[in-house]
Amino acid sequence: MQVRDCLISAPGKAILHGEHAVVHGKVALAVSLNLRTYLQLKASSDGKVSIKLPNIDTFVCWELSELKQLNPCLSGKKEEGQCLDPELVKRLREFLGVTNENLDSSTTATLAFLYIYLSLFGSGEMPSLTVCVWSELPTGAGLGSSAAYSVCLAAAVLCASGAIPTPLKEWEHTTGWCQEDLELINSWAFQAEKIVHGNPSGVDNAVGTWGGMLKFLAGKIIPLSRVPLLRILLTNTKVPRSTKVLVARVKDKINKFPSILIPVLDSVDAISCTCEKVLNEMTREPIKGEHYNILEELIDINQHHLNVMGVGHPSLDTLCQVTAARGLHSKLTGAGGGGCGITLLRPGAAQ
Ligand SMILES: Nc1ncnc2c1ncn2[C@@H]1O[C@H](COP(=O)(O)OP(=O)(O)OP(=O)(O)O)[C@@H](O)[C@H]1O
Ligand SMILES: C[C@@](O)(CCO)CC(=O)[O-]
Ligand SMILES: [Mg+2]
Repeated sequence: MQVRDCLISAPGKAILHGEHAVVHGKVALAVSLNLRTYLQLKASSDGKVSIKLPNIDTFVCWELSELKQLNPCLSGKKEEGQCLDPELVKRLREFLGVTNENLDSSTTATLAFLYIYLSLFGSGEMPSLTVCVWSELPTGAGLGSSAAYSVCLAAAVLCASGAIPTPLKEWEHTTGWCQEDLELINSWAFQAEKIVHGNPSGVDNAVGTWGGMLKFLAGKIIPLSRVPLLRILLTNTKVPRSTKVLVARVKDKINKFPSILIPVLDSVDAISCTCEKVLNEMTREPIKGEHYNILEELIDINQHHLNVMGVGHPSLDTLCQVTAARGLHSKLTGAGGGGCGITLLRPGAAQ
């Protein structure tokens, strides 16, 4: 079987407010970044499936005959992509020789690829192909690298299998998949995110699929088209962390102290809603210092809440202190525990 070649890209994201709380059904506000992940899929005729992931030093190649033995025997599943198939995950973990829960970057990315490849091709003829993924995003730093990877994988494999059309014809300058195709991409990207994160909310893959700024609430994606221009400084602490581990840590804390942590999540929800209201006002009336005062206070309160949830880090405390000494306000973005922080810059802030 010969598949169609394609080149796909998806953006990373920054979360303004609502990380972690969003996993527990609260509101999050997130925006796409002009840092992207790229995937090139090429048909091959060597009877092999290869993945090249240079950002994480992963280069793997399998014989099609090996992969055929893992065939999930699914039929017509391309429309779904909502729940992980536990049997397939189990078979893949055995195939890759995985014994523990917290996998390294390379095994995680490989497992996500094989899951999508086998789910979408496993019921029919399996094609020989090479997939190469590279990114402008730092891996595992809170900017949605796993979601951008997942969106690229889902879009490329759906496209190669013919489930959605090729995104760009040579004579077209701009393109767009229809809403139905984007929803299909998003649902399969969500599956791949489940392999990486364990229990993702879906906000990161939604931003990776649709781009722009959005409000996310219990799986509902609400695009925010009227938002003011905000300048945000991104700082990478370069402290490595895993979203899966941090999400599990917050869940344990909620289970241990529900009456203490649930009000914190409710407060984060109120922060996201207040922030959205202020951003909306900023598009309808002249922007005032008071708008920025509120946005800054919301950032400070949320950063304290994230520390209470146990996802802070001394490097992030340093970021907050260093920027506070210059009158600026910062919080972590994404899963925390290191990774990146955001700092709000007022218009005219000195270079
Ligand atoms: N360019 C890439 N190539 C291959 N795998 C990648 C790439 N980027 C991310 N990944 C996979 O995603 C994992 C990192 O995901 P993780 O969710 O922990 O961090 P993140 O998505 O960058 O941060 P956050 O979820 O807080 O936004 C890596 O360990 C790897 O398995
Ligand atoms: C920590 C988290 O809320 C955001 C990670 O970018 C996890 C998720 O929403 O899936
Ligand atoms: Mg992630």
